[in-house]
Amino acid sequence: MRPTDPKELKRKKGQGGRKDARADGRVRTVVVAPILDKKSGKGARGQGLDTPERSPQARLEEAVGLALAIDLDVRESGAVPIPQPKPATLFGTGKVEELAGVVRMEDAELVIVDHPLTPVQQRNLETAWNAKVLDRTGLILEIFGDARARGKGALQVELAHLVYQKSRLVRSWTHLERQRGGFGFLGGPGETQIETDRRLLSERIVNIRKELEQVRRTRALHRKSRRRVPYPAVALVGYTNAGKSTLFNTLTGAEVLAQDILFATLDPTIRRLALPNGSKAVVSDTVGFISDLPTTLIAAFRATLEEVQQADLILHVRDIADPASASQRADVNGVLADLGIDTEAEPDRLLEVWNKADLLDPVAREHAANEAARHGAILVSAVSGFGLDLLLTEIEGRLNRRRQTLEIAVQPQEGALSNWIYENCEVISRADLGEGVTSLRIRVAPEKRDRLARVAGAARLNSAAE
Ligand SMILES: Nc1nc2c(ncn2[C@@H]2O[C@H](COP(=O)(O)OP(=O)(O)OP(=O)(O)O)[C@@H](O)[C@H]2O)c(=O)[nH]1
Repeated sequence: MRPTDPKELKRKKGQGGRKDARADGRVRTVVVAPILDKKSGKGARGQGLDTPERSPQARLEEAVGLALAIDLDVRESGAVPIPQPKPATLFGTGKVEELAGVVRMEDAELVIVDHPLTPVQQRNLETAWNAKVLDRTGLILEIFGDARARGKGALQVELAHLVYQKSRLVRSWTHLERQRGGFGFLGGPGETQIETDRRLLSERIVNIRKELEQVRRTRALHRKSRRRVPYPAVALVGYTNAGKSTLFNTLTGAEVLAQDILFATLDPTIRRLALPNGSKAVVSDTVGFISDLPTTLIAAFRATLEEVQQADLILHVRDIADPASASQRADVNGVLADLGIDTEAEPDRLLEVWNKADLLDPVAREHAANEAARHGAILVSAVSGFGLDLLLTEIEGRLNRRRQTLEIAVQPQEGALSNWIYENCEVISRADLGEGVTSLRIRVAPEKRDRLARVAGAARLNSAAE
């Protein structure tokens, strides 16, 4: 799906249609990746992430890939060097005019500038190009908006979107708003509406913040109760478009946490996962990561990402068929580091899942399988099902590696002990030994084992085979 060569892409997109034809209803778009001269002191890097430098070409490809991911019709794309950023328009006057020509020629409705723009710059460029302009943050919000429609972090996305929109309500709206409705960049108020809209936005922002606080509290409560039902937690993370949701759905089927209706409704991205040898886990899907994720957006997604911080096992889903897979990996690890998760220090807690194996040719797939084995990763295809058995076995193995299987005989008068065990350990099986005595085979985490030894007496705990 992602282009490897924007020129190639441009050719493909350009084929077979007149410029003014918009039969498929997709938005004609030009993508510009400004390359700032680092000596100017304002590099093109975003805030918040310590990621390795990408080449201008790679940056452009990524921006085009993101535009395609939200189904824009990318007509033209290019990297544009900027020796000296201009406060009013970012680009110099000559460049602004040159790009206006490109926009006109392609009859583009939207220009994506893969760089942060001030509201003033955005407005001036919109006037100069007579097209809608979306900057890096705006583009990321559209991607998240897309994820939002699929139930990921809905409130957080809306909040981030509104805050961004509010800061940009000064612009002169082009004819496009009047033609199209909707939540995204092509939806918005008319000029006379600005004051009303600003007030409505502020109200909605306040309300969402309240709702989010409530969701957060509920999540925290549910995490607590989930910990009492002692299923280990698995979190899926990965670059946007890596295939997290597809894998999530394939792995879990439609198995929603039924006994947890409220939570399941509030957050459809947490489900139960049945593992091959009978153990169970809960698995959560998260919003995709993107390079140069502005720190404000990271903050907006904290509630979702808390699931990741609490997880016993983090599955890092990678699109192994994407040429940018390695730099995406570095970006994701950067976000994990921002969340305080040290991937080097806790190798057991992180498992890389190399997805989209079906897109590789047989030779590349064999090579990837060898590399995966060498790096302790699992090669899969969420679509074809390739490698999923192995993945589930590995998940179970990793989760159980830390946990010990024990047997304990519980006397009839030990109701409190029995309750504690059911609340804190996974009971694999039970056998009636007669006279009210029950033998429990349990799986217990190291931190719970010490407590159990104290409560029950260490001598009564017998190690058991899996
Ligand atoms: N060929 C192939 N396509 C896949 C595979 N897994 C996912 N996809 C496709 O990749 C695209 C992105 O998949 P998603 O599951 O939405 O990706 P995601 O990581 O959840 O994306 P975000 O929500 O943006 O973070 C979809 O078009 C999927 O159909 C796979 O194993 N093989």
